[in-house]
Amino acid sequence: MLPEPDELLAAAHVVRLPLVTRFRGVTEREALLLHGPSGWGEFSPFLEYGDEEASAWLAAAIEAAWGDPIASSRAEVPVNATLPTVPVEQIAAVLERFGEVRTVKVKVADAAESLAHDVARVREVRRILGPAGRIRVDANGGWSVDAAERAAHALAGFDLEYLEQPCASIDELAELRERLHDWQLPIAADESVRKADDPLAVARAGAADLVVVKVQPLGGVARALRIVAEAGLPAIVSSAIDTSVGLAMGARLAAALPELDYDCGLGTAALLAADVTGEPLTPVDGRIPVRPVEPDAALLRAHAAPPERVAWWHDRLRRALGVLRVSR
Ligand SMILES: O=C(O)CCC(=O)c1ccccc1C(=O)O
Ligand SMILES: [Mg+2]
Repeated sequence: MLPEPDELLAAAHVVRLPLVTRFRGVTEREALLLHGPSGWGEFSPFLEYGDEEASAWLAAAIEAAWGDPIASSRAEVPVNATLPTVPVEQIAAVLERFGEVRTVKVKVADAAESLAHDVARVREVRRILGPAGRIRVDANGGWSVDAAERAAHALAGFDLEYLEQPCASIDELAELRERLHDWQLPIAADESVRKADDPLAVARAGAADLVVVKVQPLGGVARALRIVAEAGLPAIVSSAIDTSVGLAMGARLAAALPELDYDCGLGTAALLAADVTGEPLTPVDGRIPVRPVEPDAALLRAHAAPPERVAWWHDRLRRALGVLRVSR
């Protein structure tokens, strides 16, 4: 049962939070937070996403705020630090915000950057983490198969944990996976899961070794759990520069998974210069707790989005709810 639009809008708070560094081309993150009988939920699809895609994110927020509790088998979950495309000299300072972590995800393949810069960033992260640290890179589909193969060679000395979405399409991932077969460099699918019409297609095609799962784009914790079970591959739980409300949704998924062999991309509260709670889910000793997050009224007010942005998010929520109503 979906709540009525007016019930959702009456429970909605739209915030705009500053980021510590530019990420995906933006320096601020907007989110609509919903308060329902089961707690708080976050609806924060990226601004350029259409209503169809945004509707899955809304389903996840409604599940969190109106849905049934989800069985949990962990009190805390291990997280990685996420390194945006910053100059090498800034890496140590950005990573310090995450505290002691054993795993870092390095964003690579930015169209405005060179492979040499990506290699220099990974080298600096390896220097900081030492040999026991784990490093994964995320290309967000930015490489061709040849470029990804070149990058894999250039990064071969850094003992990478996996390549996340090195190429955009499932066919390219499959081709790259074949070329890297003797290398033991696993490929993780992210966009091929969360932006695909069929999130299981990449697993069925044998085009990835791992799946990245995110609660909002996959339409909620329950659906994400089903996708992981059906994919039959180890999963990495991640997020989308969420507020601590959204990160708590991710932690709930991570806590409910039968296996959790990889550190989760849920440490990104460290990239927010402000959050909606005085007790944000910032990593401590490489972990975040699995617990409900209640925004502070004063912080919701202090970071309230401008009125025209509130109106924009309310319209977007109505349209996304309309999509959910016809699809269910
Ligand atoms: O997984 C992480 O470490 C953090 C989340 C992250 O990288 C991300 C954040 C916003 C948008 C896309 C992505 C991504 O994984 O591609
Ligand atoms: Mg990714």
